[in-house]
Amino acid sequence: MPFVKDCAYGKTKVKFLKKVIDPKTKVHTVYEMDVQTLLKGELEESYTKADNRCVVPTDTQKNTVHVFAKKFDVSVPEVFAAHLAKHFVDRYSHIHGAVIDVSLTPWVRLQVNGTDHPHSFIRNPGECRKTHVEFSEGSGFDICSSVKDILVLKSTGSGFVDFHKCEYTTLPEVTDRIFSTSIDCTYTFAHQDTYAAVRTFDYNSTYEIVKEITLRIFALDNSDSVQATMYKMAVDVIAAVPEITEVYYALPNKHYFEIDLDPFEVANHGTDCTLYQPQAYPSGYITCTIARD
Ligand SMILES: O=c1[nH]c(=O)c2[nH]c(=O)[nH]c2[nH]1
Repeated sequence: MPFVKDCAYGKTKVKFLKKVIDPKTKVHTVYEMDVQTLLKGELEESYTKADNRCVVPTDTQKNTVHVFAKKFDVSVPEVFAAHLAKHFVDRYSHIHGAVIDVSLTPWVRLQVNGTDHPHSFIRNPGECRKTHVEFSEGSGFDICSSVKDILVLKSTGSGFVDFHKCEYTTLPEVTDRIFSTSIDCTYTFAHQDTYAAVRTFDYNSTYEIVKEITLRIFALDNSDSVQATMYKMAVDVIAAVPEITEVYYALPNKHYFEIDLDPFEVANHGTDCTLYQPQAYPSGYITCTIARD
């Protein structure tokens, strides 16, 4: 007889924008979020017996996100997600776990005539902050967060030589190449037993630290490969934030190849190369998970 091995259900793409006004300065801050809720627990009979009595409707979950967003602080996505997860487990006796994902839309304060504008913002398309929070009854919180979608390019300081060669190898060795990638970094925090412990941690500073390290190493490293550069990024992140237990990077290698101008007797190879063809596809795709030992 088939059985329900695993199940979870919830609402996806629950969106809101919250405006917060500083009471003294009247300066506005906006938080636009996209939330997904998933509940786990004694839910099998809603699948096997069409018994809906255990089903907290996904519509109720959506309303809960909106009411919590209105009533509580949303400035730290990890804490907001942990609060929601704990609520669902505490409120419904047959719900024993909750998984909350939050994506933050990066609205950056607009500068007008060199000064911060109090209520105008510009969307930074090159950045997405996400968090994934799992809460299990009697166990606690497992949180990982991400810096994603930051597109970067360096026009020197990158090479790729001494790689494995076989009968299918055509790639030339290069000591100077374009290195372009879209940053996808996910960092995992040590397990937290209580919501009180989650609330005390500075997740916003951690996000800035991980982003700064990633971009600094990208710029400064004399890259021998995407693999070697991403390892240096991860090692520095683990050294900088003791609460992080592991770091995952996924970096596409967005290729730019030399354009052959030999037919026109124009030198554009090796050290003469200044004109490159952007490659839409394929990309290399290099990943690693580096853990604290
Ligand atoms: O940094 C790189 N890593 C690779 O694994 C690889 N493979 C490739 O063709 N070019 C590159 N570059």
